Parts: sequence; structure tokens; C-alpha cells
Amino acid sequence: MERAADGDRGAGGVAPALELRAAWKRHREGVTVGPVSLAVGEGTTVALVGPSGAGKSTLLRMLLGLARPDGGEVLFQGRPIGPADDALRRRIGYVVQGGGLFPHLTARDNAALVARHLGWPRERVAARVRELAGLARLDDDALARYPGQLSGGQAQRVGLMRALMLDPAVLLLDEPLGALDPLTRADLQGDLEGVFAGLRKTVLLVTHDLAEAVFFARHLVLMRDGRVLQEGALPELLAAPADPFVIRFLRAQRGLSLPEPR
Ligand SMILES: Nc1ncnc2c1ncn2[C@@H]1O[C@H](COP(=O)(O)OP(=O)(O)OP(=O)(O)O)[C@@H](O)[C@H]1O
Repeated sequence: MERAADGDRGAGGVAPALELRAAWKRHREGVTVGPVSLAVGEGTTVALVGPSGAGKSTLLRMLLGLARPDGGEVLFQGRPIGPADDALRRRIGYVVQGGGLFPHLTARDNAALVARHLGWPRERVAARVRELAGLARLDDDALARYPGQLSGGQAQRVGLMRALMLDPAVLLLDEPLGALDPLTRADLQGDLEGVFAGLRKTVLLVTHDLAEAVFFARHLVLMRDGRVLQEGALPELLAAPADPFVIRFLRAQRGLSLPEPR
């Protein structure tokens, strides 16, 4: 059975920011994600890693209420989250690969969309966009452009602005840097890490890249075939792999210098 992340109900009895309790979803005959139990503590950054098709995106979508679990529970700050719970969902920012921007809206309008929809006054929207543009390091010229006129890195930065617009307690990022060239990726990694640390958000990040996972998060959750195979810090996974696949997965990654097996 998986262990809870470092944010599991602590001495003060504080509920984790995000929690799955034996949650599972059946996509089709023979393809089920879960049951998965996982807790992400308030203010922690956790990286979800695993091969393609392991169920990482499904797990994120269950946490967002975008995929309805067939069984088990999904909780946000100790409260069950359902599919129609928009108010709760607005407290979770979601960043997807490529930014997930609307092509017919400028970067600024993409970032401001939900706040405008909620009826924020114009000045408040403008002030928040200015603040986030500073954080995401985007200038006015970039904000005036349409997604098709932005670089991949810029589009990703706009996606981040949009996710942060309502100042959510939690950020879920699904392969946010997957499509970027190595230099842009490294730049954005540094900026994102600064954003996470500065805002003290709870962050759950999906990535294929173990080096990136370790860069952002001390706590790793390794999934395979719809299940959590093991979770913990990288040295713990290396020292006591729960399954031969754990070592295979860790060693398959380039760019990480791992100690030789004894
Ligand atoms: N809407 C869907 N309908 C049917 N099957 C689905 C659906 N979404 C995902 N699946 C299947 O569920 C399994 C898990 O997919 P999921 O996208 O969650 O994995 P992943 O770990 O995020 O993969 P990747 O790293 O490639 O994005 C896969 O076998 C996938 O084909």
C-alpha cells in the first residue's frame, strides 16, 4: 500500500490540500486507473512520474473534478470534490502542455478570461494581469499577441498566468514544459521554481522527466499501469525499490547521475 506524502494529516490534524482515497476510474475494458490513494500536503510540491499511459493525467483530472471516479473519494482540503463544484475548482489552477490557450483571444485576454467571467472590475483584472505578467516575465508586446504568434515558452507562461489569475491554493501542472526546447525549458524551470517557492502554493506536477521531477520536488510518486508503484524521495526509491520496475524507470532517465547498484 502506498504511503501518504509528507503533507499527510500532521500533528495538528490539518487535512492534506489534495487527497485521493482508493479512487479509481475505468476508461474501457481492461483499462482502469487506480485504485490510488495519495495525499499532497499543504504547501508541498509533489512530482508524479511514470511511463506513458501510467494514468498520471487521469489522476490529475480526477483531482480537478474533470474525470469522475467510478469509486473512492477525491478531497480538496478535506472536502469531497464533485464534478459540478465550480467554486472549489477555482481554487485549483491547472496548467497543461502548450498552455491550452484559446487561439482567438490575445495572451492578455486568455489570462484574464475567468476573472472577467466572474465579473471582476476592469481595474482589478488589469492590476492582476500586470502582477502576473511580472511573475511570468512577459512584456506588454507579448500580452497583445495571439497564441499563434507566441513562442512555446511564452504560451506556457501565459498558461501559467491564467492558472494563477484567481490566486488558487493549489496548482496542478500536466507536463507543462514537455514541448519546449532544452534552453527554454531550463529557463522556465528556474522561473517556475521561483514562482512556486515565492507563492508557497501546493503543487502537483506531472512530468516524464525525472531530472525535472527532482528539480521541483523532493517527493516523487511513481505510477505504472494505473497504480502508484512507490512514492518517496529519490534516494529512498533508489535504496529500497518496491519493484524492479522502479530501478528500471530511474535508470532509463538520462541526465541524472545515479549511484551504481551495489
Ligand atoms: N478518455 C479516455 N478514454 C479511454 N481511455 C482513456 C481515456 N483517457 C485515458 N485513457 C487510457 O487510460 C490510460 C491512462 O492514460 P493517462 O493519459 O492517464 O496516462 P498518462 O500517464 O498521463 O500518459 P501520458 O504520459 O502518455 O500522458 C491509458 O491507457 C489511456 O489510453
